[in-house]
Amino acid sequence: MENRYAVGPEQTKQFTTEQLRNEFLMESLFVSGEINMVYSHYDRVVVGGAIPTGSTLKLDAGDFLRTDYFLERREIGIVNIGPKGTVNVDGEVYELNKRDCLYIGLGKKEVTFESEDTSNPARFYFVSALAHKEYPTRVLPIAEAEPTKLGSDAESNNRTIYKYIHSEGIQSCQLMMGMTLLEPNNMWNTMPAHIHDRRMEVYLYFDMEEESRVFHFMGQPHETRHLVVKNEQAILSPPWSIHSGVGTNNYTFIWAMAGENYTFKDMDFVKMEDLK
Ligand SMILES: O=C[C@H](O)[C@@H](O)CC(=O)C(=O)O
Ligand SMILES: [Zn+2]
Repeated sequence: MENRYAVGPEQTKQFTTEQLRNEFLMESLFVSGEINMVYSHYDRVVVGGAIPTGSTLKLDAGDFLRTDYFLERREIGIVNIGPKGTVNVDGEVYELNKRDCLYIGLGKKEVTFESEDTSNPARFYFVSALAHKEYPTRVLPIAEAEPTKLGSDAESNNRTIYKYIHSEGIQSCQLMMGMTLLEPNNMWNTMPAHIHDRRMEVYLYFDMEEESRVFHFMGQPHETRHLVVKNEQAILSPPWSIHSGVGTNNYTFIWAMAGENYTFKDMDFVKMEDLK
C-alpha cells in the first residue's frame, strides 16, 4: 500500500512535472500476479489493481489500515477490465466478465480475486471508501448499467456514461462508480469541464494501445496542468480540480467518487472563459 497525502491548490501550482506525477498519477496499479494499492488522504479512498496469474490474490488490510480486515470500516467497488474472473466474498463466488461491476458492502471479511484462465488473466480495478453501514453485495453487468449519452461528434466528445454505483443503481454509503465509453473518433472526455468541491474523483484510463497517451487536465480552472497518461494508469482528482482529458487514440475510463454528498449531478461547470 502506497500512501499519498492530500495536497492543496496553492502547493500544487509550484510543482514540477515529476512532483505532479508523484502526487496525482498512479502509474503501476496493474502488475501481473500482484495486487497493488494506493491510499489517498482525499476522502481516504483506496485505489487498486489486481491481476491474478497463479493462485488467488487476497484483499488484505495488512498493517496499513490497522483494522482486522480490509472491509471492517469500508465498502468497495470492483470492475473487471480484462478477461473473465471471479471474486470470492466470504465463500460466495461472483463472476465478472469484462466491464462488469461488483459492489461489496461493509463488514465482509474475506475477499479474493481469481482468473478463469491464468494465462489470460482477469484485471480487477477497485476503489474503496469509508462506510457507515452495510449495503447488499451485488453484481451489475455492464449491459444492465444505466447509460447516459453526452457530447457530440462536432465537439469530439460523443460518449456514453454508464453508472454502476449511484443513487438509482447499486446502493452504497458514499462510493459512486461508473464507466465512460467514447464513440470511435471522439477523443475528449468531460469537456466542458466541471468541479465538485464536495467530492474527490478517481479516473482510470484503459483499453488503450501501448503507444497511445491521454493528456489529462487537472488543477483549478484558472491554473491548469496536465498529466500524460498511459494505458491502465489512474489519476487522483482532488475536489478543487477539473478532470478532463484528450487522447491520441480512442480510450475508455472508469470514474469513481467519494465525499460529502451522493448527488451525481452536483457539478459546477466551468465557463470556457474561466479556463486558463
Ligand atoms: O463527476 C462526474 C465524472 O467526472 C464523470 O461522470 C464525467 C464523465 O464521465 C464524462 O463527462 O465523460
Ligand atoms: Zn467529476
